[in-house]
Amino acid sequence: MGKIFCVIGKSSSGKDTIFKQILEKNTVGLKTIVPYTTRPIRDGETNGIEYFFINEKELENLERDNKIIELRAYHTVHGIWKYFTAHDEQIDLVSNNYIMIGTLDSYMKLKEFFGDKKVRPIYIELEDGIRLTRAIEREKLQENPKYSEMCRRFLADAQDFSEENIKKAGVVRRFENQDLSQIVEDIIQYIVQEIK
Ligand SMILES: Nc1ncnc2c1ncn2[C@@H]1O[C@H](COP(=O)(O)OP(=O)(O)OP(=O)(O)O)[C@@H](O)[C@H]1O
Repeated sequence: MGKIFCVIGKSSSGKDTIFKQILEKNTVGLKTIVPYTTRPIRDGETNGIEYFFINEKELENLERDNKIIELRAYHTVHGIWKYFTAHDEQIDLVSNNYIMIGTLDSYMKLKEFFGDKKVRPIYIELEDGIRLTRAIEREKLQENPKYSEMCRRFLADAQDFSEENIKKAGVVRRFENQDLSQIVEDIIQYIVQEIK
């Protein structure tokens, strides 16, 4: 039976970067569960790769069909952005192992939906100063940098990922994102052990 590996961590901790590298080196045949969002697409993103980018009307249709496993709504400076995982035809735990990017909350909802044994966290950690510097550098590269939203997320993360919440979610192992090739190697080793 397959497992779902859920990559979680604060904003700019390196989730997207690590996720892409793991998939590039994909020696264990992991599949992806592409999440959905109603936020606007960013420069460099592709629909169906980082997210399925959909509108409110399409989300309503999925809700009506009871397809939503978990949904988060963020009150941003640009309005409400929703991020969610849908129980669509992507997911087949009889045949496959999956890797996806999530939050502590979505990780817990996945566990509720599929059962504790089928869902594993991959928690990415990084010292706040380095993380904020990386966030600023990333934002600068955008055509219209959204620094206030970046700051809002940085502050919100401090609460969302409090030690209490991390413990409540049952996250024990942490992966430090200083050196990219090292963290990717450590995570792949962990996944190989978990799916043995
Ligand atoms: N090990 C690393 N060394 C140097 N830079 C890194 C490293 N990992 C990631 N970065 C850079 O840090 C920035 C944030 O990384 P990334 O976008 O992957 O974070 P994220 O956790 O997915 O963020 P968000 O949740 O906000 O989307 C990116 O510009 C990325 O290139």
